[in-house]
Amino acid sequence: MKHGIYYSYWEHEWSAKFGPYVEKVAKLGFDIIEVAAHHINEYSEADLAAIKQSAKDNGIILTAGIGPSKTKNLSSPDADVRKAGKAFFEQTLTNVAKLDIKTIGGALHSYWPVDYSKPVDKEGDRARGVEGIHGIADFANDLGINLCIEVLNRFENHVLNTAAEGVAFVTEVGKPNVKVMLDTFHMNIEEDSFGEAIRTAGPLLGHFHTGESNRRVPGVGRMPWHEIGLALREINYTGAVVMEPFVKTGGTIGSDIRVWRDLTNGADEAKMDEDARNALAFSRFVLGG
Ligand SMILES: O=C(CO)[C@@H](O)[C@H](O)[C@H](O)CO
Ligand SMILES: [Mn+2]
Repeated sequence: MKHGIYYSYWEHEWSAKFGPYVEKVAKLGFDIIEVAAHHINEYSEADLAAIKQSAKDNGIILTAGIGPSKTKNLSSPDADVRKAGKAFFEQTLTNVAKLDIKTIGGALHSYWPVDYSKPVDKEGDRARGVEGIHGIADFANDLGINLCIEVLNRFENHVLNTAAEGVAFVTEVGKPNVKVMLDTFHMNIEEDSFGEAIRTAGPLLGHFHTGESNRRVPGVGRMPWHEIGLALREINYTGAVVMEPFVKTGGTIGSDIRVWRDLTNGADEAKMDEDARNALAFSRFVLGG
């Protein structure tokens, strides 16, 4: 098991440059940095090459996260949007591969966060989502990338809210590089049992996000970490465990994640780093790796 952190912990915008964080997370002792793929198509070849080299020099693996915008939604009822989504993913995956990234996770099958001022067509969106993911899976596979479909809570997405729904979706897609992704923050809202949800995903679990129920770093709240760690060991999970803390107000990240109060307790960057380091030690101990 390898442990990582989403660099957006320190940032306010998904567009924030992630290059400088490679060395920072290495110094904190992480194995992985997760980067936002939303704006990767704006990086130059030279930028990507430099980040790849920096990852190599620092012994860091990169993974990618993405919440596709409404205009790139693979499950849209509008065929032009689905087409734009496919083109966007092909370009994004091509650039992601330049960083040797083997895992991209998020609401790849839909868009995020969902606009609930419009009527919801869960069945239709799900069917188009299966088709959309099926349509980009081989492209990703040729680049050596796994597509990890994130199960989200009801307030952020309607298509997949439970591990069982994630498994049914991924099974229907039926491609070896399309996997289920779970996140303890979302599970805490939707699942009857953390252990059971992880066992339900079993060998299909491709990526795992962690955070407390208020999205603070693992180890400071009331998440049942021992139960989660036992279940991950039971299914012999050897993939990435990426903590995804969101604690700062402001910017697009603050508003997309609905952070309306300072969850850092006024921490400066040094204290934020220390919190991350402590959360990593806690995660290695309780979850393994
Ligand atoms: O859990 C979430 C959102 O609540 C994320 O994984 C998100 O989809 C991604 O971070 C967007 O970049
Ligand atoms: Mn997540």
